[in-house]
Amino acid sequence: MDLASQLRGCLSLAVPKKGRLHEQCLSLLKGADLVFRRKNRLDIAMVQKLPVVIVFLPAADIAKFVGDGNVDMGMTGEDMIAEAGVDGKVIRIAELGFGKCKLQVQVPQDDGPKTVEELVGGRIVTSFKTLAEKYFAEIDKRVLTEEELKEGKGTKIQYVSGSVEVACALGLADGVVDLVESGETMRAAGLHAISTILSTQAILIGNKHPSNPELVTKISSRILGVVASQKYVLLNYNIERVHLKQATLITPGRRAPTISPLEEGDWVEVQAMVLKDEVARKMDELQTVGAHDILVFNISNCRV
Ligand SMILES: Nc1ncnc2c1ncn2[C@@H]1O[C@H](COP(=O)(O)OP(=O)(O)OP(=O)(O)O)[C@@H](O)[C@H]1O
Ligand SMILES: O=P(O)(O)OC[C@H]1O[C@H](OP(=O)(O)OP(=O)(O)O)[C@H](O)[C@@H]1O
Ligand SMILES: [Mg+2]
Repeated sequence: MDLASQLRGCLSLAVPKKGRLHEQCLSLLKGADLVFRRKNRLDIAMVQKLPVVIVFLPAADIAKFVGDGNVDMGMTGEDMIAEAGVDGKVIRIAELGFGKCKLQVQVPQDDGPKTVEELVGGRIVTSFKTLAEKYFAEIDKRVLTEEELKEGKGTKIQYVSGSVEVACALGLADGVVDLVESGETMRAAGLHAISTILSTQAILIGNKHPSNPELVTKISSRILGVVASQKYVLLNYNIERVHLKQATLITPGRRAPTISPLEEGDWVEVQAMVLKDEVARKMDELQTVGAHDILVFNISNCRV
């Protein structure tokens, strides 16, 4: 059977073919048991046991493809959705908890402008042309007269596809608009941020009119389960019943904690899901209210 016939009737799910989100998206697919074999050089792979096809695309194209209905579902950055202008055309199914960074206006650290208003009329280089144009259009409107705007004295935005941060050093720009996570790239180029346009993370999106809505629900809940299992741990502890009320205020669980009586005296065992980020603090608090034998378990998968 040729590739086109194989794909007919399949639900399509796009993931970034390279870059910062690639590995973590693949690990989500693995956790959701969406197993596939990708042939060398082919950007399409059939999932085993389900009528689903994985499509490998540049992160920047995924938002547009899902918005236009060429692909049913996709994983990409929220920044890409905003840049593609498809917010209203896609369903935001779930935040994925990785790919967290900010889109910021950056200028030379030593002699650069101190505010974005000082950049008005200057040259900006970016890979986010639409967002940068929208952002500076508003500032231009505030700072310049209508006459000046008509004379073309507004801020000029130039597109480059990567290595944005070198533009100032090369004398091509007075400032850049680029993503910042640790700030290492920005500092290495002698830049610092003077404003944040948006905060972003990876997100699972869907088209509003998918080819197979039941399958979208199934795939979404599998992926949501993996995301939740990465976000939470299971906390287990023993406590005397007299202290139970205080303890369950600390660990209320997602719905409610599971409480089982112990053979010994008036003790109970409590089990509750806790956010990974909060587990150390919760353990400290539990100890102070009299909990013992506090154990933490990783969750390998779940449905919430
Ligand atoms: N430093 C970072 N930290 C966290 N997330 C990031 C970072 N850089 C980019 N991202 C996220 O990943 C998405 C894709 O960016 P990425 O740079 O991986 O793509 P690319 O530029 O197409 O790939 P490459 O940089 O390999 O050419 C961005 O839209 C953003 O959501
Ligand atoms: O704040 P940091 O942790 O340094 O991360 C920010 C950098 O990460 C991305 O670049 P990427 O590695 O994708 O390279 P690119 O600029 O060539 O796309 C982004 O464009 C920044 O340059
Ligand atoms: Mg990049």
